Amino acid sequence: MAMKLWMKDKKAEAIAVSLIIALTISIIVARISLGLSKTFYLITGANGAAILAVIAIYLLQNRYNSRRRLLETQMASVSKELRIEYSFLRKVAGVPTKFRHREIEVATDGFRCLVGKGSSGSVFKGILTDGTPVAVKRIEGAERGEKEFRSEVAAIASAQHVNLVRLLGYCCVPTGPRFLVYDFASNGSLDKWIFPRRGKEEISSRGEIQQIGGCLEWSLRVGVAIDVAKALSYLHHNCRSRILHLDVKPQNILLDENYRGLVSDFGLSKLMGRDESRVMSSIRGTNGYLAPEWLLQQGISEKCDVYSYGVVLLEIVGGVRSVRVIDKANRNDKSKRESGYFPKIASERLREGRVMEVVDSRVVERGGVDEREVKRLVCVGLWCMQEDARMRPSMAEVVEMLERREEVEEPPESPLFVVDVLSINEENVNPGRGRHGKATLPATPEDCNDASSASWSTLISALSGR
Ligand SMILES: Nc1ncnc2c1ncn2[C@@H]1O[C@H](COP(=O)(O)OP(=O)(O)OP(=O)(O)O)[C@@H](O)[C@H]1O
Repeated sequence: MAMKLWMKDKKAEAIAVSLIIALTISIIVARISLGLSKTFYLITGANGAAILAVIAIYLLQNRYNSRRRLLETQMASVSKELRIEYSFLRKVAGVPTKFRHREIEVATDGFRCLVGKGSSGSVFKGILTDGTPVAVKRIEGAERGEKEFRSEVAAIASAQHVNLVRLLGYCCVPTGPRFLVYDFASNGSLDKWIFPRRGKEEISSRGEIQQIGGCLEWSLRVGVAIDVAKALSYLHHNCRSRILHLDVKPQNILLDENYRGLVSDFGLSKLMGRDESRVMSSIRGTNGYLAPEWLLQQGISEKCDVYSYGVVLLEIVGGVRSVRVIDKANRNDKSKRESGYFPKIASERLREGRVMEVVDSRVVERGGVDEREVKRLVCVGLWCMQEDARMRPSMAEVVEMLERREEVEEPPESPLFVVDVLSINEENVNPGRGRHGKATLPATPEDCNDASSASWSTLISALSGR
């Protein structure tokens, strides 16, 4: 730009000089051909005025240009400073970068390597130009995609923790899908390491879903449980606004190259003011991990994450999924609904003094499982799953208990789980809402009015698996 201005200046200068020379020559020619006549004086006067005007315009233009040049140099140095500051901030505070679609395509080699699929889109492996391995999540579906995209960026931008997956950047294509770019967790998600594999993984047309997984050994399971507890404790207690994750499950816990747990997927997360005790939210999340108060639409709080964490903790210990599919015919059969519900079995074995029976048999075979540690984990899991949200510990307390800084008592015997969750003590769940204490939902949908019927069927269908 400065160069352009300089060129312009030179051109103007040449024009001005040529004009002055032409005018001077015309005065000389007039003097020779007209002598000291009246016409000569007229021409000389006019030319003299023109020369003065050219000089004045040239000087003014020059002054204007030099001021402009000064401003432009100042602006260039300010924008350079800003660029340096921005790139510094990005490194320090982890501000996500805005990628161009072309960069995403190059990084993923045209979306060649699919590593996973969720309900909102697909995840591909990629490598940035500086060699950083990344996971690129392509969010599909206009409205939901936009919502999920915003929640994710808002939550992650305000949270930085070693046990949270790092959002490196994003990319928005007008009227197209959105992309989120994360650090790549080389060992994939926890579900592949605690649950026995269920048949073949899906193969994509161009690449393959990586066949990562196996049976995670006991000490690493305990480590991951603590990592996740720390990440949730940070979200709940150490951020400016409380961040509720609201979709804690093994698929959303990733493992890095050292099998450290990283909480991911903030697509359903919600920010909650420090002065709020609960907020209303429509039921989303994943069946089997949803707290009863959320299923009954009585408002949610960070204790919903604590509940989901309890379910995950028991799954980590047992290598068994908590959610079961109950067919329609058996929906109202109490014994069928109760049988095989893993948290219920874990609770019974704990009380019978047979807690080691709860542990994943593949892990027990390898040895190195400490019974006291198993008991600690099962007790913490059951405390987190207490029906009454107020009975659940905070995630900060969970960390204390798991790291053995706080003693863990056996949780109170509770008939809850699956069926008994239908009978909620309203006073406990929503203090001050009624004097009667128990607001019991009807035993069957036939017995109930419209409002409770809705809650009943929501609950039953949610408890029965997707
Ligand atoms: N940063 C990452 N590094 C490595 N693998 C990842 C990463 N993020 C996601 N994945 C893989 O992609 C899978 C799909 O992730 P995604 O978050 O889209 O869906 P989900 O959590 O499984 O399901 P949903 O979105 O329905 O809750 C994960 O289960 C995991 O195996």
